[in-house]
Amino acid sequence: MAMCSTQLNSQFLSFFPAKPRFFVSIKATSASTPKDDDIPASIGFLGLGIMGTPMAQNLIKAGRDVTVWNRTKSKCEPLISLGAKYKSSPEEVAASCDVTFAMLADPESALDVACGKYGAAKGMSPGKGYVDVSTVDGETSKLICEQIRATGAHFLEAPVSGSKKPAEDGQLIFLTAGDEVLYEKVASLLDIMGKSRFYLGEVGNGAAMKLVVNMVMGSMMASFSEGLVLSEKVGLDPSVLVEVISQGAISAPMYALKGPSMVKSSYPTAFPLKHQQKDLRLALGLAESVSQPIPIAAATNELYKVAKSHGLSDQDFSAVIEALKVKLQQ
Ligand SMILES: NC(=O)C1=CN([C@@H]2O[C@H](COP(=O)(O)OP(=O)(O)OC[C@H]3O[C@@H](n4cnc5c(N)ncnc54)[C@H](OP(=O)(O)O)[C@@H]3O)[C@@H](O)[C@H]2O)C=CC1
Ligand SMILES: O=CC(=O)O
Repeated sequence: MAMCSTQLNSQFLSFFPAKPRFFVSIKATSASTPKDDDIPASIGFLGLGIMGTPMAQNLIKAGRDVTVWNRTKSKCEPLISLGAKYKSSPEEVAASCDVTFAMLADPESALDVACGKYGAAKGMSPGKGYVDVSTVDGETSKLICEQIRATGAHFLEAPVSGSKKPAEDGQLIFLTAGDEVLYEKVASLLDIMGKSRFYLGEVGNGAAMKLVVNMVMGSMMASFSEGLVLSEKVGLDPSVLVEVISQGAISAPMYALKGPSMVKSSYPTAFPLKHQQKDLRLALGLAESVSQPIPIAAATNELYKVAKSHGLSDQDFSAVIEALKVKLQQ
């Protein structure tokens, strides 16, 4: 039903009209877009890596008042050139902004930037909001939420589906959960950075949705990689396999996008392999928490670990194919 409604391109979809538990909004909604007065005037952005940089850039280009911080300060320079302000700690950013976004590498860095010594929580107070768009596990998200809410501020987890190019194009998919009042308040900002946003209820649900999606993505990429190396080993042209797959029922934008460069053993980084392995590891933890077997994801995780051990952590996650080539040579 949800998909049908989305395909009908409703402006605002509520699956449980009487008592909404989760809903999806497509860009440029009217029903959930706050009045101008409610839109945060000043926005903080912590974490300017592959994703954070274009996301913050889009906010600046849309005319928003943005203050940035990044552990490696040099990555702030291009944004400062575009008009961003700079503060020297997450605490100072949070103290000077109405709403602060964070796009960090993993649970450890997300926790440290939010709750560490000069962390964002120290700068939070009633009326402010913290939106964590990093991919972390639900437990980490709940810990951050507790610390933020303890200051009287609101918290929203909002991991994103979509990679470097969707981030540049403002086409991300936000998987949000937490304080609905904050979700409403930042809706227009999410719409600058993304093409759709899901509100999924309690903190942990956004993280869980993101981990499930990336578990599927990691396995799809591993399976595709096996297909490419096997086709070549039996004398087929892997480029033709990419074309055959693109025309059939298992076609996927990801295969069409990554396939041609994988055939050339080229892996320009959009989604670092180390982050895909982190997401598989976290998905395994999620499955463990409810005693759900996910054997394909478990095997896939091992393959990404092999790829990491071969120095491919910072390559694109499609470089996982190299782990299969290494095995074949042994
Ligand atoms: N790339 C992608 O396609 C997508 C990524 N994601 C998720 O988004 C998040 C960010 O990804 P991405 O931008 O690609 O990652 P990057 O590795 O490019 O950037 C990571 C960011 O985290 C910061 N960071 C890392 N460790 C610490 C620390 N200990 N303390 C403070 N800051 C730290 C880095 O700072 P510094 O510059 O100093 O290293 C950098 O700003 C990850 O959770 C990832 O899984 C989600 C969707 C797509
Ligand atoms: O997390 C990665 C993505 O492409 O989404």
